[in-house]
Amino acid sequence: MMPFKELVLASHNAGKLKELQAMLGDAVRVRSVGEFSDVEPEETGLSFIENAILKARNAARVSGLPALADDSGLAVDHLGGAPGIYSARYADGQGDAANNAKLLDVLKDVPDAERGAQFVCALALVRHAEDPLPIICEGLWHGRILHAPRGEQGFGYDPLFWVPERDRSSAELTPTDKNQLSHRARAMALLKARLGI
Ligand SMILES: O=P(O)(O)OP(=O)(O)OP(=O)(O)OC[C@H]1O[C@@H](n2cnc3c(O)ncnc32)[C@H](O)[C@@H]1O
Ligand SMILES: [Mg+2]
Repeated sequence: MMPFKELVLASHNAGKLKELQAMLGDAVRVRSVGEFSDVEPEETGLSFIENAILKARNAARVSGLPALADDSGLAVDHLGGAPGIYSARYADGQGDAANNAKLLDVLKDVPDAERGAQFVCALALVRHAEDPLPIICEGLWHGRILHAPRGEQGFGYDPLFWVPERDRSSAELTPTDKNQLSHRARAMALLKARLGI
């Protein structure tokens, strides 16, 4: 059974919020941290998990509600796991299009066989801002980086992420399909099982 009726989602990313909301369904009343504060906490952790906890604590503090945060990113094999936790800031904060352009440029001479990558998602749930035992769930999604963007759905690096099990880019998947396959979907399935919802 869900241990609480209301939950704040600790993300300022509209794409993520939409996906998390769809995955949670009506198990719980969901609010967004943007209703309480526009200030985004600095993501100073060295891991997805630390950053997810940091964002969840911040959202719980400003809202007074239990909070769920998602820290995610793209880990490219050829780049030793970069951009990883720095995925959102890869092109120095210039946004998704610049991040994607930089990634394509960095990988321009890298052959298909060496373009393996995974999306990573860490979810952190805190019951209150000082919760000493956050619930952490992780998910990975394996794929390959394309040579040019494909598709209009999703957000972020989706147009560059080839999904072998569907023979399409992540941005060519329907939202329903992405929400069953993705790193976020896998982490959320674990979280739901953990919460018994
Ligand atoms: O921190 P919040 O406020 O949640 O929003 P954010 O966009 O800054 O989120 P992160 O710090 O977790 O950075 C995630 C990065 O990884 C990318 N990313 C994460 N999940 C993705 C997905 O499902 N599809 C495409 N890109 C994704 C996203 O575009 C960002 O560049
Ligand atoms: Mg962020």
